[in-house]
Amino acid sequence: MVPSPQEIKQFQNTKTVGIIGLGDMGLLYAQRFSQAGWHVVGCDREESFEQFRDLYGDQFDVVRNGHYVSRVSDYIIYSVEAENIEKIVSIYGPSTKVGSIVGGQTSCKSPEIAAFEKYLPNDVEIISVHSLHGPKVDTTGQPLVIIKHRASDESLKFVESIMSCLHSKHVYLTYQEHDRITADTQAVTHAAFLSMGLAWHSCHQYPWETPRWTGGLENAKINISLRIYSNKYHVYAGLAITNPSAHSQINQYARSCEELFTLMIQSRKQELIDRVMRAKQKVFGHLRKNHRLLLDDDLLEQYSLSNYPPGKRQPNSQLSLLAIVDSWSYLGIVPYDHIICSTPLFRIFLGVTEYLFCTPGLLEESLNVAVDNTDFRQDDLNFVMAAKHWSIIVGYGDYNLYKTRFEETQKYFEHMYGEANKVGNEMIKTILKRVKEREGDEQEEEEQVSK
Ligand SMILES: NC(=O)C1=CN([C@@H]2O[C@H](COP(=O)(O)OP(=O)(O)OC[C@H]3O[C@@H](n4cnc5c(N)ncnc54)[C@H](OP(=O)(O)O)[C@@H]3O)[C@@H](O)[C@H]2O)C=CC1
Ligand SMILES: O=C(O)C(=O)Cc1ccc(O)cc1
Repeated sequence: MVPSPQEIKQFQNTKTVGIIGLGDMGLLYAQRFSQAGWHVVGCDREESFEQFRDLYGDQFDVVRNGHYVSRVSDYIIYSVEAENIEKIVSIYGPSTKVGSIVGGQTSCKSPEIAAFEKYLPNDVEIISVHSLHGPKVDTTGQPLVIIKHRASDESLKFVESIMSCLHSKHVYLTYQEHDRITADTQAVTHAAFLSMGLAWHSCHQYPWETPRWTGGLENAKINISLRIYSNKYHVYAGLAITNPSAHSQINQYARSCEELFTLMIQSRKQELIDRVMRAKQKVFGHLRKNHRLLLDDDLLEQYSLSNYPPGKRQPNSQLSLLAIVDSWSYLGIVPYDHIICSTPLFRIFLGVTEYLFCTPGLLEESLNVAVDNTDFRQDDLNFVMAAKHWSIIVGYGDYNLYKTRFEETQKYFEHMYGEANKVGNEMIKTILKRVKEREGDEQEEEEQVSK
């Protein structure tokens, strides 16, 4: 039940919200909460205190460190790098005010909850959150996971009151459910787009500079890949490395890439077709014949980074998309089951994949090209190696190697981020609008049927 405006006002009159970590997400929360009328106290690293106080001290209270946040706040959110959550909670956790509630924004909840259980005093309650979108996306209507781990119903109402100003869609899960779902959705989505970027880098290509990557599907791949590389490495490293379920998903993705590619280069066309069609049946078989597609090529055509006039599309094997459906099929994942708990990037990845698999003739065209045309073999080979590379780094849990590889490719694409983010933001806005319209249409249809 959404708390009433009176209930929210009552909480606002007596309670304080604390944020530890004023990076992209922490700052978003601190600004939105304080604009909505909450008393907010925040901090970043102690050595940055003066800088943050000068920048944001007129918007909310900036204090020296997490001890000062913890002592005065009734709900404290740790919005820090996943890799450091245990260390940071171990420092500030014991200072938490008696009877208050603590949560975190990290993308994988098992280590976060373990740190809370280990270091928070027993009288402190635990309700964690996770906004399933990046800091530049409009929070309205996006999923916001709320995990009531150790707390009363009244405390949940307080946290819901704070979050209500984001106008997000609250999704209630346990931390185990959260980690299983986000491994299926976020981790493997990032692995695919990270591999595209690394493969282009390895082949010394800027994909918008050649007519080989034209058309809507390619625009979406390029824009999302650059969007990920324009971000901080730790967001992607943290959510993949700290989530054990993510390792097997990313590993399966790399294996699917390699096995499908092997069928292509060995010209085992019928085996390739049989395998992909079996996967298609498992992942998309439940869709109605006249099912409306999430996305289409025409819609995505306009979001190009290239100066080339939209010419004739040059078909390729679409290995990255064949492999995700193959992985979903192997792992028994039906991606539509996760839509209520999905990020914008996952919805776009699903939309693009659905377009390839459910548009008459398109999948067949890709399978033909995959075996009969060698023009993209080097790109596909580099893609297979890139997927393997990310899978190995994540499997070993090597943050340093992750950072090095990520930042090398990040640097390669650096000059394009301004343009890519501008075009990407418009693309994402249009896609999300389309997804919302389709959800509305489907709800209407269901209501008609049940009448
Ligand atoms: N960005 C995204 O799209 C999303 C991220 N998340 C998750 O939210 C969390 C925060 O991410 P994001 O805001 O993007 O990352 P940022 O790196 O922008 O923010 C983290 C902030 O915490 C600061 N910090 C580090 N140690 C301390 C400390 N001891 N005390 C106070 N502050 C400290 C960091 O400082 P410094 O930089 O100096 O280390 C940094 O400013 C991560 O766990 C991420 O996985 C969740 C949803 C979306
Ligand atoms: O949409 C995506 O997948 C993003 O890349 C943004 C993102 C990153 C980390 C999260 O925990 C949630 C969202």
